[in-house]
Amino acid sequence: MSSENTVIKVTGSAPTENYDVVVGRGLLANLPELLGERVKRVLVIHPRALRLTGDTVRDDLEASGFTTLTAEIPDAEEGKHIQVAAFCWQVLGQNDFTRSDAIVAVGGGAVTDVAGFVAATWLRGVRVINMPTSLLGMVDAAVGGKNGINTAEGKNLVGTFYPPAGVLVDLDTLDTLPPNELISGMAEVVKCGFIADPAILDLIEANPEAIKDTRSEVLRELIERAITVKATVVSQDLHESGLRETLNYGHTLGHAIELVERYSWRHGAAVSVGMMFAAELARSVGRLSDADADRHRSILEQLGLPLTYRKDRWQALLDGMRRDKKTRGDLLRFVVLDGIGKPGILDVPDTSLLFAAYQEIAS
Ligand SMILES: NC(=O)c1ccc[n+]([C@@H]2O[C@H](COP(=O)([O-])OP(=O)(O)OC[C@H]3O[C@@H](n4cnc5c(N)ncnc54)[C@H](O)[C@@H]3O)[C@@H](O)[C@H]2O)c1
Ligand SMILES: O=C(O)C(=O)C[C@@H](O)[C@H](O)[C@H](O)COP(=O)(O)O
Ligand SMILES: [Zn+2]
Repeated sequence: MSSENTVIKVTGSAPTENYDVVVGRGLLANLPELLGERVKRVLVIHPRALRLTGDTVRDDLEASGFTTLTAEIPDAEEGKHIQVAAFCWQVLGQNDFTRSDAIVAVGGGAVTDVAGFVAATWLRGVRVINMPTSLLGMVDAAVGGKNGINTAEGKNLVGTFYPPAGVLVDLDTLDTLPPNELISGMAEVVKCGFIADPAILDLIEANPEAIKDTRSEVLRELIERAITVKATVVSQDLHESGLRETLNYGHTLGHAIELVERYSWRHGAAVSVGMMFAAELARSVGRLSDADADRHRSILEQLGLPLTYRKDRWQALLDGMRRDKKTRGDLLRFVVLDGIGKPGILDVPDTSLLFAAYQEIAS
């Protein structure tokens, strides 16, 4: 097993857009150095469900001479709420948190999303360091500077682009991750395979057991490859003016499913059905071959991810999809593939095309 750390760089046009994603084990020890001498106080944000990990981070920081505050927030999607952000702002305000202090986010993608939003908005920007503890957080949410909270109307409708000062991907934290969360994270790994790095798909197909072993080198390689895909994309297009839209593969329908299911579905599960839908859509307009579309089914099925969704929810899904950020006026827009590793956009003025593709995955 590799004891070396891997460093993946994210770059941008401003100094604050350059940071490292460090992948390795026992990385907690790197946190004080990453924060630097300028930082005096640190707010650690973590969900109640990860109190133990949050406490370890806080104790370590205290031992290194930092003054710490803690904001323990509701778990998972319940944490991505304006009231949770307001609670964090209150903690920061009552403790005279200044621009020379920092936030550390410890947890899954929901935590890094809300903590990033708090960091971007408090005093119009304080440093945030992400310590993702879920597979999905490691390969996707903690990297790239997109943050967000949900509103009653939909997922991630409020948020900013605000890069973290650094990301520490400590693979040891995966040891306690429930299997269904690991599988959910694999959906975003597969997404990276479909849009940019076909070697990811080959690795998954060749190693059906090793990918479920959190200590395997295969899983580590998948994590590093997926982070590299994300880092490469956001380094070129932080603000999603074009290329970054490709990271939204499977998300137009996926987010609508999450909303309709009131966030009882895992994000990766919803994205899995969304990718199936996007593949059927691309196949129906002649952009994706039968073989590449069928490969979606076989890989997602192999991972135990869902492939279908309820026939009777079409209208609710369409309403949800209209609020997608890629929509322009009445025009729905989808990320589709012209082949594996070749993403593009499909503008859909006529929803009958969508309905026909949906019939292929409706159950
Ligand atoms: N900003 C982005 O670029 C981006 C990218 C992808 C996803 N997201 C967002 O991320 C969220 C999904 O992230 P997620 O799948 O990590 O969900 P999550 O944050 O809800 O975490 C899933 C569950 O796993 C638990 N958990 C996390 N780490 C654990 C560990 N090491 N041991 C035991 N339990 C652990 C959490 O407490 C939670 O119950 C969604 O809200 C999605 O919209 C954001
Ligand atoms: O980083 C991005 O850009 C992505 O689209 C990554 C997605 O996996 C992620 O779920 C993201 O939060 C979706 O963004 P949204 O703006 O469509 O909500
Ligand atoms: Zn996602």
